[in-house]
Amino acid sequence: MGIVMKGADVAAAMKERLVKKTERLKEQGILPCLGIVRVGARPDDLAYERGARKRMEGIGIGCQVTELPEDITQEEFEKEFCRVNDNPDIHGILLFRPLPAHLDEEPVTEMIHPMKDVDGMSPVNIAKVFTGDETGYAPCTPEAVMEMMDYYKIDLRGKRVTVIGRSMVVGKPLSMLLLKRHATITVCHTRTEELERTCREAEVLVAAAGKAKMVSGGMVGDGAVVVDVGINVDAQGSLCGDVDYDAVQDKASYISPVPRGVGSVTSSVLAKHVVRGAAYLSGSR
Ligand SMILES: Nc1nc(=O)c2c([nH]1)NC[C@@H]1CN(c3ccc(C(=O)N[C@@H](CCC(=O)O)C(=O)O)cc3)C=[N+]21
Repeated sequence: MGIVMKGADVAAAMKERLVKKTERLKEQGILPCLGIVRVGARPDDLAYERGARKRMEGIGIGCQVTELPEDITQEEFEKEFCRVNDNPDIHGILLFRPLPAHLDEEPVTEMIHPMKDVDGMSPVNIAKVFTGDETGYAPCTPEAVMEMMDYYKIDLRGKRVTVIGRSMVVGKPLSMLLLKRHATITVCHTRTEELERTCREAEVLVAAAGKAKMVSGGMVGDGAVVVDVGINVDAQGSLCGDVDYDAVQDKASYISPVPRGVGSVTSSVLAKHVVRGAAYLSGSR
């Protein structure tokens, strides 16, 4: 049976450093603060919000939620967003996505202050991820995968790593972060032929497809490291990943569960970014 990669252990290791940094900022009169902007009340937004609030509180970071009605107009939404963006007491902004279909996120991704863009949605930060410039912010979830790999000392250099999923929130940026570590990346998606074989040949397999339990035992090679980024709700209404955990756990050398895996590290990365934003914006790096 594979070693279980526990999100809580990774988060605990990150917390120590973050608490110290936050204390140092407070001594200088700076209270790091996250601003969450939520339109409507989607269950996965609320799950993340709950986790994020708890994480910030545990570290000593402030958290302000701006809740906007589901049917808000584009104009009102942009106005509210600007208010948060211009608030000097807020050092990082998390806008839950996707937005309701009638809203366009593009204008706000253009106007968000790049140093407040702690989930890496602005073109500036996306470009930095793709060029390997670490002065920006990567989206929190792909960086959480990297934190997980580092904590468990997974060697990526020269390894065959397969990523299932090519989204702008996980698959694509994660591929760039892995490439920076000298992994050999294969990105699979809905049009991929021979998906099963490609996945089975991977030494490290990352599932970010958003399809419940799609990674079967036959898709995992013996001794592979399996990281599950999926957050799905199964027929019984409980949280499940993209990996069929029971079918895969005997083959994997390391495996991350859902819940209590990558998802619980995501909010720690968010906290890390807010602390960095606070230090930068207050000029006390
Ligand atoms: N701009 C943006 N970035 C996101 O990263 C983003 C988003 N929008 N919209 C919503 C989804 C969803 N999401 C979750 C992250 C962590 C947990 C999480 O902490 N899960 C815990 C369980 C939490 C609970 O159920 O209370 C776990 O996996 O153990 C959940 C959901 C990030 N998302």
